[in-house]
Amino acid sequence: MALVENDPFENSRKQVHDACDLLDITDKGMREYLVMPNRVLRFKIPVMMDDGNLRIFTGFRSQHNNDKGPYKGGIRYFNPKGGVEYMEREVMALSSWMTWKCAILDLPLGGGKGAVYVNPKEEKISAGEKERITRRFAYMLSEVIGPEKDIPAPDVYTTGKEMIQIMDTFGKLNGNRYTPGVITGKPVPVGGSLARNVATGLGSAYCTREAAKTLKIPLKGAKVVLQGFGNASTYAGIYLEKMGCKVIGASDSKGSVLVPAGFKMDKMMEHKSKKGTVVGYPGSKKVTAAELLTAKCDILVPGALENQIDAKIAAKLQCKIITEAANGPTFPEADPIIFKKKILLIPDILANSGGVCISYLEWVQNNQGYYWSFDDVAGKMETTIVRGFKASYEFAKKHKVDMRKASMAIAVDRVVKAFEHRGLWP
Ligand SMILES: NC(=O)c1ccc[n+]([C@@H]2O[C@H](COP(=O)([O-])OP(=O)(O)OC[C@H]3O[C@@H](n4cnc5c(N)ncnc54)[C@H](O)[C@@H]3O)[C@@H](O)[C@H]2O)c1
Repeated sequence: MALVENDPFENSRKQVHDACDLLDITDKGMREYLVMPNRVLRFKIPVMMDDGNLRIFTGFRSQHNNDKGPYKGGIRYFNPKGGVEYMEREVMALSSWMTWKCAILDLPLGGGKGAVYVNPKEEKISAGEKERITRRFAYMLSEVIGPEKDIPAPDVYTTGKEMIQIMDTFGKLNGNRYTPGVITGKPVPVGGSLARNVATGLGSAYCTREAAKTLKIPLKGAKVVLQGFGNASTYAGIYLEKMGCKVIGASDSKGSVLVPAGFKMDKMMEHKSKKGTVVGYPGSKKVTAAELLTAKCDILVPGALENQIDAKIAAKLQCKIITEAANGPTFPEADPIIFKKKILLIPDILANSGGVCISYLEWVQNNQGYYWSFDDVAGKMETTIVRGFKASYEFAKKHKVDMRKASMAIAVDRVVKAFEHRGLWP
């Protein structure tokens, strides 16, 4: 019986087993080794609130695997519907996905994820309270994180501000040292990397370009539909537009629109910043989320939320490429339908890996104390992500599987090889 309803960790377990099936890994112990996190920390975070009352928050850090290098993964402040127990399983699953995301790019990093069970937006947590939560969280983690151990990053409702507070707390607890390599996603003036803000969307655009090349779809005039209009989806749209594509659809939490003649990204961004939504854009037609996803286009970029493309929607899809800029936008039951329709789906662990790739490059710059230009960083990310795409595409062709299974299999294989080289000790 699952420990929580819709247990996300069970999904990650299944994906690892599917990859092991493809790789002929039959050893039960090895499978369990790959599934389970190395350790999951759950701890209390006592915080003095502004009203003078002491409040106890719950914090987590799951360190999934470090065979290829230090754990890497974000910290979110959130309150998933399933409660604290669900959050523990979610953090475990997310840490596992980070292991595979780093491995498909062959980064010298493993997977981790952290969280505090709190919704700072809904609960109107003040800036001072948020800082006290963050610094206490960093204190609780101070012995298990570090530039060579575990390198956190921002995630839902955490920003560069919290990253600096964690860096500062960690440094002061460790002999008052400047330790920018303990965390990524920092603001540029304090050790952050150029191109980090555009990284995820830019990486999605590079993957899409490679997919179009293999399918011989010219990017000039190729029609793009974006689900979402936030960081990942907007930059995917901006860079695809630069590559010659025409964006014809977008959405946000207030609704979805199609503009058959296409629109310029800067004009839509201007509209959204004035009106607070993409809805109402001149010449656009308001449609449902399902209509947006199933609109006739060449490239669909689900870049907002998880669990968007179910079997019903998959059956009606009219695109040629799906670039999963969001994490987990496709239900498992939709995958075989999409594969059968010969739509090339670039899975999330590859399509949105630009973010972790530039986080890796930020850490490299911090460790060497020398900083690269925007073009240097973007160029290194392009090389890395294109190599990941090609490896995954070739594996998929050779084994006649979809790219999700292919990417997972390559990633799992790389971690197994690292484990075998290092051996088991003690
Ligand atoms: N930003 C990154 O570096 C990064 C990296 C890897 C993965 N991702 C993934 O990309 C996805 C989006 O993240 P982001 O950073 O762009 O977030 P964001 O908050 O910047 O944007 C999210 C967008 O989704 C829209 N949205 C919310 N509810 C919606 C709904 N019901 N229908 C349509 N749109 C809706 C919001 O209006 C917003 O435009 C997430 O799955 C995230 O995990 C982001």
